[in-house]
Amino acid sequence: MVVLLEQLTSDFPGAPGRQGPGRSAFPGRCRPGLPDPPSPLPDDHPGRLTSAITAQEPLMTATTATTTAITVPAATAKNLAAKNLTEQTGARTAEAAHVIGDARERIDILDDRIIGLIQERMAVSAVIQEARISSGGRRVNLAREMEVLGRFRDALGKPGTALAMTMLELCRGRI
Ligand SMILES: O=C(O)C(=O)C[C@]1(C(=O)O)C=C[C@@H](O)C=C1
Repeated sequence: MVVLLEQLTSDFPGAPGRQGPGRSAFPGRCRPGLPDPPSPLPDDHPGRLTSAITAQEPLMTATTATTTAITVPAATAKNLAAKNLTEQTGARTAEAAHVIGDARERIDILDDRIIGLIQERMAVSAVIQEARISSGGRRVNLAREMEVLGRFRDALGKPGTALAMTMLELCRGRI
């Protein structure tokens, strides 16, 4: 037998017990971040009582938390975990779900780095623009922007141009 702890809290983002990055309720390295899975309990299970409380108190604050111990057979717990993994990833097998979960973790790390690099680029671009403007020049230098767009197009094709345009907009604002 396995004891599952079902913690119900406010829907407020970041509230204790809420699903989200770094709050995996599942075994393995797969990362959640997708909508909360449906309750694993049958409708007539006593553990569903807490769900009813949530429904009756939609304005519960982030400080309100209820923890209920539910005892289920180990096999059931394992099946529920596998079901959640496949629901979160769209995979049809636990093996594929783990591959996807691991790869998503790597993507999140890459995205964090990309965001950090873009922010760094914005700061460097601001230095250039401030120097140009305070010397009496204009914020925008179209010839340079063409060079930037060309580099992204050469590396990534047409979507690269769109990406560079968005990046330039982030760096110098809309023109
Ligand atoms: O290279 C410049 O001159 C910049 O001002 C930087 C930058 C950029 O972010 O790449 C920003 C605005 C200009 O229109 C051109 C390029």
